Amino acid sequence: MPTDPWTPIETHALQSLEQLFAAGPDRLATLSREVAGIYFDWSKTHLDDGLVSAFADLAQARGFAAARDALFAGDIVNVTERRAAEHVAERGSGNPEAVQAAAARRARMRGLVDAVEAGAFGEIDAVLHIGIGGSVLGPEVVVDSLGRDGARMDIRFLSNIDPQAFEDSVDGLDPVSTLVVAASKTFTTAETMANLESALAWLREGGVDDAYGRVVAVTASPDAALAAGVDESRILTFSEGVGGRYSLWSAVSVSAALALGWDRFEELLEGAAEMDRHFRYADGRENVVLTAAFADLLYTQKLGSQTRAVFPYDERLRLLVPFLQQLEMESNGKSVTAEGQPLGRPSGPVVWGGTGTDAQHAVFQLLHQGTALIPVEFVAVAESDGAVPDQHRQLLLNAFAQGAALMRGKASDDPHRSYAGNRPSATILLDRLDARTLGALLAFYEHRTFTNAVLLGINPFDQFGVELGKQIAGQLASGADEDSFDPSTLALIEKAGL
Ligand SMILES: O=P(O)(O)OC[C@H]1O[C@](O)(CO)[C@@H](O)[C@@H]1O
Repeated sequence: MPTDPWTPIETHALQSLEQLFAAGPDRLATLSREVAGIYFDWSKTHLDDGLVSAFADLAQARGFAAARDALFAGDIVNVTERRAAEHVAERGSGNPEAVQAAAARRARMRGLVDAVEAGAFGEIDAVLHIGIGGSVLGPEVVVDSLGRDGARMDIRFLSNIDPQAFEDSVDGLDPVSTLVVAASKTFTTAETMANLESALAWLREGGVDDAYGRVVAVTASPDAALAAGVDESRILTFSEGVGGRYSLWSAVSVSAALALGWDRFEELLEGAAEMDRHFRYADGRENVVLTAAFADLLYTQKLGSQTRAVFPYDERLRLLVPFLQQLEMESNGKSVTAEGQPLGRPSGPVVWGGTGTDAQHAVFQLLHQGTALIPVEFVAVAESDGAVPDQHRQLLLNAFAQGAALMRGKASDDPHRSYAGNRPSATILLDRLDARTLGALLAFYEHRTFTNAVLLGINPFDQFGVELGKQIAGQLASGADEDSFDPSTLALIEKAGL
């Protein structure tokens, strides 16, 4: 056996998708699975038996099973920050102590949701959720996906420091009946603090005398929230071990719980826990997370794909792509291993995408005939939301047609009208879109990100790469060391009149 577990993968001769289907009548059965109300089909990728075995050997060589055990045991897996990664405990999986602590925090969260519903803050009909990155993208995708039917409140999300974003977010809201949720793991993030100040001013101008009394803080740094003026009784906490982009299972989703009701929030957690059990216990070939990660690495590592495109064919899932962008790119966009050695191979890909069918009329030309090999992922929901069933049927058929067209291609004497085909795609089909299936779907993506990281040797739980830009913004704002900046940056500051 070669000493480098990548060698068998790199030297493996690939067959075309057409050949793979022709040669393996059980291909669909081996590369598709139903888990937690979601059908995963990876058969239109170039994975074959030999590759799956080679990737399984790589997983063994990289200590994947032990790494997965360590994640669920609450061991230190975020080695650079010397922390566990406790997001699975938020949905009741893994380390009993962490699960218990998360349950106690969740009980406080529920108390607050009940208090709001019981009128402890007056007549509240709207929530302004302030946060950025992981402190907003999770609850936002949940509310946008599930909140169309019977949302109990008008939930607005505000992240950007652009004052226009603030104006837009409060447009039409009455300060007197609005609750402000300020979510920030650190409670120091510049955008969130600035927007909180604007929200406080807006509340006061709108006749709310005790503006702070309307603010709920969600944070892993309660002292910082206290120092910012929020009363302890309205501070909900989550553990330092829950990374921002993995935090939607915690009190960060208090706005989602207010919008959807407590039961649906619990169902979201249960769906995620079901995916946790699958990821943790399903055998190698049965494990949809491993299959997905193997295909990811096939394209990024062996075939040089620098991007992966994700297309939800469902308007309700339109915010899935930005959520995945943070989850995957902040986790696996690294050039060094967890031990600080050069990675020596491509890291996680750029994740991009859009909503089908819109995207078909905008970016699919490149997917069908461009020169880059881009694995495509379709995410769709079988059950129609009921409105116009025939349009829903057409929506799904379009998604499936795109996968077939990418794979099949079409020969033509006219090169402009010729499609090479043999282009990979994966399809994720939810039985229906509800809190359970959404929880399972998002947990699937978390575990897939983790699995990619383990197989590459990356620590997916830190994000030092975002710090430098913040520091420089601070330096520019204070005018410190201005002379040390390059002429381009200085000219831009002058041009903008700053
Ligand atoms: O929750 P916080 O501390 O406000 O951070 C918000 C986001 O900013 C980041 O730290 C990146 O700058 C993300 O990792 C995080 O989700």
